[in-house]
Amino acid sequence: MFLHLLAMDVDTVWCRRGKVNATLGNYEDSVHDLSVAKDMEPSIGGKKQIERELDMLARHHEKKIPKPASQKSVEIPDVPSEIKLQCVKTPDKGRGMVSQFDIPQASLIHAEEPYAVVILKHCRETHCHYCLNELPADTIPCFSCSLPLYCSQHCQVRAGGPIHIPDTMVGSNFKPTLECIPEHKHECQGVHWPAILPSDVVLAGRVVVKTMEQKGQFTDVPNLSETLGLCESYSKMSPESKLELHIYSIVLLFCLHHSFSSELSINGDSASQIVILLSQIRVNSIAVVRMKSNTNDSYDQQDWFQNFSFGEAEAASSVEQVRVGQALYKAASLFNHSCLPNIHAYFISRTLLLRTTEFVSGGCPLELSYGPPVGQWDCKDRLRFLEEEYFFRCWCRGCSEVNESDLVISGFCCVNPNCSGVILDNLVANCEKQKPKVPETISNESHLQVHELKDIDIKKVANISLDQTQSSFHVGSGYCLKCGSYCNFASRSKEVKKAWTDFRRLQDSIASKDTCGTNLTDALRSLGLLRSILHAYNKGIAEAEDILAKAFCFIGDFEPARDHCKASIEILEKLYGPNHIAIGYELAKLASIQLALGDCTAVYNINRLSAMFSTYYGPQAGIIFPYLLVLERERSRIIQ
Ligand SMILES: C[S@@+](CC[C@H](N)C(=O)[O-])C[C@H]1O[C@@H](n2cnc3c(N)ncnc32)[C@H](O)[C@@H]1O
Repeated sequence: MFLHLLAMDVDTVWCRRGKVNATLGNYEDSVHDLSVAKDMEPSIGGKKQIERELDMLARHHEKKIPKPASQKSVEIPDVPSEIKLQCVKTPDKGRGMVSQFDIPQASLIHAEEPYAVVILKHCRETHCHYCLNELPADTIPCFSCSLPLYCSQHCQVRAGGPIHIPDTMVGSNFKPTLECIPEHKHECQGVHWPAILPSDVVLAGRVVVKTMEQKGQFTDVPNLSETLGLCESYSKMSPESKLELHIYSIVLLFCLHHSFSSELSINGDSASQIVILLSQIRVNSIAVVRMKSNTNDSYDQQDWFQNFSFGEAEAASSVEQVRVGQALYKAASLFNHSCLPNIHAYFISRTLLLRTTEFVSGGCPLELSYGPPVGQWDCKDRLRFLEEEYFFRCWCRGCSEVNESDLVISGFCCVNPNCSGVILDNLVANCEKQKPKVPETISNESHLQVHELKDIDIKKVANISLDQTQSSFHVGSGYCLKCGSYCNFASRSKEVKKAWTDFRRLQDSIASKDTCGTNLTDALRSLGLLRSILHAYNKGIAEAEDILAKAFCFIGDFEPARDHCKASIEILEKLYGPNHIAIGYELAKLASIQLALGDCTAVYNINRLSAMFSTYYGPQAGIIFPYLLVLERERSRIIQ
């Protein structure tokens, strides 16, 4: 694992043995084997790579990398007392949260424990069913049903309650202090339905039981709308979705009756309370996420941290968020969505934290993103996602005002080589035309003619051309928004599709660790084709550049890897904005490649990404993204 990225042509028997010894922690044997491999390696490039690996091995051995604190041991910070939030009524989004006063960027504005949480199915064997952190080797099962697994007695008791403490522990030093209602206790007497039912139904069961326990009422499901005050979406659901909710509400009622309280009556009132609750969970619950690295199949951050070498430069780029749980946070469910959010949500164990990502003036809405933001997807895809997942038409700024990112993210370039305009497909053009707000500064210029628009920025041109009173423009498939030139959209789309088959092939060969030169040559040729057809800021080009960067990393050719990585970031900065956390992850990758090359400009990029991570994650950045600590340590080494 440690020396995973050595070029294939230096992958001799000695090299392989060196890798195995490095993985096993046999430092001296590993150095010996790699030194022999270096002597036997005929190419200068290959020798240099082995030298780099030897150097890294030496540094790794000399200076054991400090492990980041685990999420469990982190104290949750308090929200500063000067932060005062208010729930207000908004014209188009129902209730929403605002701040009474100005809030600086990177301020913690909210921290909340969940009302109820449930682990997702695919994490049942790998994560603690209470705190959702990764399980250690010695897990503790539920003492009663033995199905859920916990990372500690603390979590076991909090989930199962003192009733589950075995006799052997009575009289020992172990003193559970329960501040909450054990959330798994009601599930473990009989058939283990939580492992079978969908997560949101199990979550609903936990909400119902907690509310009943709090009210001391066990015969009927209480009025949950009054208790929780959540908005619902039942009326907006399709008949099929409604039917599904009705069926699950009855199933859940029977399960609760069977394993929790036989007093609980199975009647229409209780079933309809659960139907409403399930519809509320659809729009108010939040996915609890953890960072995952694709360097290996597990996402144990500490292993990742320990095993990472700069030779594995693509690792940082492969970081993605993985859902581990689903939770309901009562107060946080009052924050509305924006595709251009000004707050960011993250988790320490099961605690939700919200932090501002920009300066927010007093009275301004505080909004987070429920799904892919501007820069990740175009407007039509975002709108469809929010309709399908959350049943609402988004009225955020990103979806109601023209923005440059949405215009170019999937656009084609103009056929006129002197024009920087963009050509949209029909679906995107129609979506953009439906954005109701055209900023005033733009409307004032709507008398301008095509030739006068030549040097005006694309956003302004787009606004004018999307203004339906302007008949001189053809906004639709195949016409340039800037100069009006026509191109055959269908045939160009076909060429793009064909070019992508080369990138898919290259990706497959990286995945199967078998990058042959022909695949790389074909992909490089196709990149040229994509650049001649797609708009310079089309996200497809950024993805293609990223795949090439990965492929070059894989074969140990870091210079072209760095160039392709930079080219990808340049586009992403246009789409997301330069300070978005998505750029931070890309910079982590670029800095890794630069470090592998001994390029000191890595320092500049590490400074930039450190600032971004501390804006988005505050002092917890190193716990959420341990690789940041590795990069910061390397930065100090270079600066010294
Ligand atoms: C989690 S709740 C947020 C609080 C909610 N506004 C309330 O009154 O309780 C999500 C619901 O708020 C509304 N909402 C949130 N963001 C919105 C947006 N950008 N555009 C339109 N409606 C939005 C939708 O009705 C959505 O189903």
